Amino acid sequence: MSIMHVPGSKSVTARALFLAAAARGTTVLRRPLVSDDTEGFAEGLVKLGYAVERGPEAWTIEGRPEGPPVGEAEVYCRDGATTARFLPALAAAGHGVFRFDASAQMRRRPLGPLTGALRDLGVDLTHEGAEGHHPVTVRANGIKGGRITLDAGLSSQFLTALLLVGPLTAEGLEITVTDLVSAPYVEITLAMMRGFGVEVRRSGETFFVPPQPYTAADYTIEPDASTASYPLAAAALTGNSVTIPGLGSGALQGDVRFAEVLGQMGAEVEMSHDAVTVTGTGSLSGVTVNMRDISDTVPTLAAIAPFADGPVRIEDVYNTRIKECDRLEACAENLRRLGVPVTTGRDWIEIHPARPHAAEIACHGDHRIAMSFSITGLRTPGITLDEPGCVKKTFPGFHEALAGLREEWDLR
Ligand SMILES: O=C(O)C1=C[C@@H](OP(=O)(O)O)[C@@H](O)[C@H](O)C1
Ligand SMILES: C=C(OP(=O)(O)O)C(=O)O
Repeated sequence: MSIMHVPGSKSVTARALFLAAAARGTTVLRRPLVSDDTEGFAEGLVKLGYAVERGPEAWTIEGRPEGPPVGEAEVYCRDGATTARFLPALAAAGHGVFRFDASAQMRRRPLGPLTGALRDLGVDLTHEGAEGHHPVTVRANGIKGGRITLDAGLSSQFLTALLLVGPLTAEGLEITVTDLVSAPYVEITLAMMRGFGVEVRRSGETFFVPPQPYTAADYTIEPDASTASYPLAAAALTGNSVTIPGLGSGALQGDVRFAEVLGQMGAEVEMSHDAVTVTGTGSLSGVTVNMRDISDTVPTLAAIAPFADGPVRIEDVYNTRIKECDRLEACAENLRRLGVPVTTGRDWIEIHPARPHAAEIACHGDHRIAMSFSITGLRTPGITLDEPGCVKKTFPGFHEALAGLREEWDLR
């Protein structure tokens, strides 16, 4: 049995950085994720004038409830959607002119529902190029607050950004959501806001966010559940066993439920409050699964699907088409390169049993495509990645960690 310590959660680290910056006092973040996304987030805060110290064990942030300390800044958000969506909301609560830009990949991803909601709240905001996309300039003069309606059907991050900034507004926010994907991420947001001293009231689809200061915290980041999907899938695929300490039924992240999908396919799953173990049983069965709540793990499942004894159908995941790349197309393209029969529709993919052969994987600059198809490589000699370095977005040490498992499990 192997034990794998996976790096900290990207989603929890990003929220913790926002909350720390917005809080009164000094926050200490223990075991933060150190990766391109979270370093980009921290650097964004530094550009906005916050004091962020990144030590080897912990990050320390001086909070400022009035918004960014500087009156002018240019922030480059890299590929990180949490950075690109949460920081403009934080900036809007301050006073000054703040320009945000992002990578070509992130510029393509939508921002419009969030910037539209901020405009509805009176924020002066201009898109430089295409409406509803980066780059964007916020001429901030505080947010009065009020009542808004939000479509979070393309991304829950729009709602998270507004929830996080709500307590910094003069009168609070009342947000009614008309559609919502990735709902467990909103639960992470609400739980973490509570951890920093703010309670959001919810009635059906409406969230009431009080105008109330956040309090600094000493906060330990849990391991990343989406990252954990790779070793868990690897164990299920190769008939081995792996335990992920620090992630179990008590986790904040919904993606921990990916283990249950492996369980439905025939792997043995043991979950305690703070650990999960998956043991492969030598075979995987086909499954039809709705992954709307846990869509970052769609590529992981797609990449092991050919080895199941029946079709694997993944449903209700339109928004995977607007992630780092169009993930349904990228999965389909790469499965076909491996000789696997696959069909896709607007919001689903169906993968048929096959014996994959060697091929080069087109990563499309997407860490999850790179990591997922590396797992396929445990059972398929000769799989290579055209861009192995893109794993740095969330797990810079991925390839070394996988090599460690290969060795422990004696896989060639
Ligand atoms: O809020 C978050 O931290 C995230 C929310 C999800 O995005 P969507 O809500 O856009 O699906 C998820 O895919 C992303 O990796 C992280
Ligand atoms: C979609 C992802 O990232 P983000 O939206 O935070 O850029 C991801 O990590 O799979």
